[in-house]
Amino acid sequence: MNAQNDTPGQLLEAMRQANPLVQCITNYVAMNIAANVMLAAGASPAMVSAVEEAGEFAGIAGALTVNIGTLSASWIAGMKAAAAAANGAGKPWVLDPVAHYATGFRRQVTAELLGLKPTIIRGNASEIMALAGHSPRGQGVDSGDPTYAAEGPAMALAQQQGCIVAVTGEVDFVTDGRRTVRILGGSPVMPRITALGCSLTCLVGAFAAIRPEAPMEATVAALALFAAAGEDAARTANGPGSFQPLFLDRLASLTGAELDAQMRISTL
Ligand SMILES: Nc1ncnc2c1ncn2[C@@H]1O[C@H](COP(=O)(O)OP(=O)(O)O)[C@@H](O)[C@H]1O
Ligand SMILES: Cc1ncsc1CCOP(=O)(O)O
Ligand SMILES: [Mg+2]
Repeated sequence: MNAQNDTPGQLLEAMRQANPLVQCITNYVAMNIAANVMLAAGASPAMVSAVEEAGEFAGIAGALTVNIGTLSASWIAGMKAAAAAANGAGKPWVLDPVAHYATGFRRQVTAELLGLKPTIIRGNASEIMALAGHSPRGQGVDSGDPTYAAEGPAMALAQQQGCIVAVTGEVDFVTDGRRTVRILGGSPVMPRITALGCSLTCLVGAFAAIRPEAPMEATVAALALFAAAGEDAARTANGPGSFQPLFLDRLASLTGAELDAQMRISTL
């Protein structure tokens, strides 16, 4: 099968079939919801971050995701060991640079992680703009910029890093520096639930694990699944609280055919 020709729905079915093991080094806020998102969608998450085992585990897992949300000194060595081991084993790895522009500590660690050449970077618009050298209007972990403002910076960052860049928000945008895709869907309630972006980063890892040769298509499939499940869950949710279980249920119940029929993706 040619991964470039697979639809997001076909990739969803293939991901569920493979049930890929994904090493998720994510923050304390995200760990529980991210693991539940992964299990609901059909992947197998493992939150393994200690330096004593992170590199070894990256050799076992199909993909690695690294998120700097609740960064402290003890996390950094594990992140670097895992990223280096993933590179050495030819496994894709995804960077989520949460609030990287907020402090000098985060900026420094993010620069070091970028040096380890992530396969995919996924962030909100403010995070991607700041990574590309633009001034963000976000605060802390929350974006204050629209996706369209981050499209040019995302393309420049993808070219500079030689990787896939995904910007999420009201509209999602994915680029390899040359090709670009926009994904519509989701719900305005999604940024009002903590760590959904972090969870999406882990899910990008699940799709990348089954299509390491096609990380752009893998990223689009993960974002399309979130967009469709989020849109559906929001239809009956009464707010952020009731949205969460409905969203997990829809991540689990959406079929590949339903995803392909519902998704709104435009290739520019
Ligand atoms: N206003 C919005 N309308 C629809 N979907 C949204 C909106 N804001 C965020 N999302 C969705 O929420 C998910 C998390 O993205 P985002 O909030 O940008 O990440 P982060 O939590 O890292 O800031 C993505 O699937 C994104 O498409
Ligand atoms: C609230 C918070 N604080 C540190 S990490 C984190 C979670 C951020 O999650 P997301 O980037 O998905 O909004
Ligand atoms: Mg985030």
